[in-house]
Formats: sequence, structure tokens, C-alpha cells
Amino acid sequence: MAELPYDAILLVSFGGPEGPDDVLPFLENVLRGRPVPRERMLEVAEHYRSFGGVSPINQQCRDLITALRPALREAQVELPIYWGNRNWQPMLPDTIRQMADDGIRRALAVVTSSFSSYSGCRQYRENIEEARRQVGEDRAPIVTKMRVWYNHPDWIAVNAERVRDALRTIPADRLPSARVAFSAHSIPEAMARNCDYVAQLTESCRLVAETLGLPEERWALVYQSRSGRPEDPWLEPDVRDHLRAIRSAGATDVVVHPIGFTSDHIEVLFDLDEEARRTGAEIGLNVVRSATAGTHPRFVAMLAELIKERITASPVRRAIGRCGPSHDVCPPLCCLPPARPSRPSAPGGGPPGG
Ligand SMILES: CC1=C(CCC(=O)O)c2cc3nc(cc4[nH]c(cc5[nH]c(cc1n2)c(C)c5CCC(=O)O)c(CCC(=O)O)c4C)C(CCC(=O)O)=C3C
Ligand SMILES: [Fe+2]
Repeated sequence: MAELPYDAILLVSFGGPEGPDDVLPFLENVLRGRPVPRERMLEVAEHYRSFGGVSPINQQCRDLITALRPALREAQVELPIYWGNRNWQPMLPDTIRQMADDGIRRALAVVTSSFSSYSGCRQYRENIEEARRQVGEDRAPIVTKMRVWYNHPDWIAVNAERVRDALRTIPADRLPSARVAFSAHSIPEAMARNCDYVAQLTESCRLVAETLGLPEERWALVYQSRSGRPEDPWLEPDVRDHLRAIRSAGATDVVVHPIGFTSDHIEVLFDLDEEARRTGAEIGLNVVRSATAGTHPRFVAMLAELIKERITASPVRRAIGRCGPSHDVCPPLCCLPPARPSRPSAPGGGPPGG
């Protein structure tokens, strides 16, 4: 049976509020069914409100699409680009319905996550399948997800350039001892056990450090934006604990590089630019935050290359380092959701009715 050719690209992202009234409904969407305390939700609502209730992530998606169009043309890929989110408009079911109305039969999903986890991989595939069910599987296009690029040479080069630009702001006499802290979204340990998230991040950081000639003792992989219940273990160290530790060890300057994110969205602007820099000021550590890939031309060209690679079934699949190119089609057990934490068994251990 001949496969349908791809006839569209679907950019898939997280979504974010675009005004104060959107903040709570957006957070309800994000956290539906998740073991995250309400206090945490209200705290994050304040983060969004401090930016007028507008997350930059939607505009960043629009900018990425605007940049991707000419890059695809350059790569001789003539396909329309659609955009759908998990948590805020444009929502995936609306986009998939529009695609069906436009006669799209088969689309390649480009998910704005560079690393594989339940949140960044399987949950998006579930969101797509749920949207297809809502539209009607007979009418909805078939959608397959593109591979992750955490070890693509252009991803590494772009991130190395971003770190190098930040290092340039540090006085020359202090540069030889400056540190780099690569930061990624923390996830529950139970989620991390089911995916290659930490291994992929570690490899990406190692390759960027190698590109910069940075010895091992001058960089670290740290985590930010921890959510969930305090009693559930999440990946550590937290970026601010790491800053305190390196300050105690004598460091004076650090570049915090959000390698775990593809654009400068709220969790970068708040958890790093506000919180981590405040911690730095308190302890006398110069914290410089470097930029994410965003719409860097080389990153956009890489996306176009990966799209072309997939739709032409190219045997050339660029990747560097120790791990090889990631799979095109996720195996059945890829990025399973975290196993449900066992119920507290100690007397009085659980909340009433919980
Ligand atoms: C791995 C990962 C990425 C990176 C990969 C990727 O890019 O996909 C990521 C990205 C993002 N996370 C984002 C925002 C939020 N994440 C939350 C909550 C959570 N994130 C998680 C994981 C991740 N998240 C997890 C395990 C939770 C707990 C709840 C659950 O199990 O799902 C919450 C709820 C409040 C809170 O508890 O913090 C918010 C508001 C935004 C948009 C920012 C903006 O609006 O600009 C983006 C790009
Ligand atoms: Fe998140």
C-alpha cells in the first residue's frame, strides 16, 4: 500500500495566555488531572500577571512560522504550515478541523520541544490523536511527529553561539573561571525514568561545552520551574541552589543557558531573568542569561532540513556525538506517562478524601 505524500506541516506547541482574562482558564487547561497543588497554580498565575497576562510563546510561534516559510522554500519544500497548541488558542482540534476542511490528508508535526519526555513527546502525540478523534478520524489528516534534534550539529552550533555571546559580556580577567549552567525544565523523577530526557540533555550540554572548549568542571546541567507536589521527587539541582553552590566554591560569573527551551517564554523570563538573577544579586554572583535558539536562521534552516529529510525519506540524517539520530517513529513505549505515585500508606498521611 503506497503511503500518502505529506501535504502540510503542523507546528505544535504549548500555547500561552494573551491577556489577563486568559491566565486562569489557560492554567486550568495545563493542570487538568495533574497532581499540582492549587497554591502552585495561583503562584504561576502571578508570574503571568507580572507580564500583563501575556505569554510571549504564541508570538514566538508566529515568528517561527514566518521564518520557516522562506526556509522551506529555500529547501524546495512547498507545503502550507498550520499551527495548533495543547493549552491555548489556536487549539489543536480547531487546527485539525481547518486542515480537514482544506483537504489536508497527511501532515508532519513539528513539536517545539528539543528533548523527549512525556510532556514534550507522548503528551503532544496524545493531544493530536484526541484532536483527530474530535474532528472524526475518517476526515482528519494523518499526523506524524518529526524526530527530536537535541544532537543535530546546527542545534549544537546555535546554542554554542548563544552561550559565546553571553560569555563576551564577562570581563576578560574573569572569563577563564566563568561557569556555564545549562538549564532545563524539571520533570518528576517518575517521568524521567520513562524517557531519555536526562540522557539527551546531558549529551546536548556535553556537545555545546565541547564546541566551546569548556572543561567539565566549568559546566553543569541544572533544572528550573519545578512544579508538582513537594513530596514527589523532581529532577535536581534547582538552578538557584546550583548558583549558591558555585558561589560558595568561589565562582564570580555564570552564564545560565536555557538549553531545555526553544524560545524565551515565561519560564525563561520569570524563573531565570527574575528569580535566578535576584538570587545572583543576593549572593554576589554575576548571572548572565543567554538567549534560546528562537528564530536563529541556522535553527530555522535546521528545521527545514529535518522536514525535508522526513518527507523525502532521506537516508542522510545528521547527528553528532555518541547517540546517533533519534527515531522518526516513536516506538510503543516511548515517553510513557509517569507511574502513578503510590497512595500514602502511613496513618493520616493523605489529605481528607484524597
Ligand atoms: C518538560 C517540559 C517542558 C519543555 C518541553 C516543551 O517545551 O514542551 C515544558 C515547557 C513549557 N511549560 C510551560 C508552562 C507551564 N508548564 C507547567 C507545568 C509543567 N510543565 C512540565 C514539563 C515541561 N514543560 C511539567 C511536568 C509540568 C507539571 C504539570 C504536568 O505534569 O503537566 C505549567 C503549570 C504551572 C506550573 O506548575 O508550573 C505551566 C504554566 C510553557 C509555556 C510558557 C509560556 O507560557 O510562555 C512551556 C513551553
Ligand atoms: Fe511546563
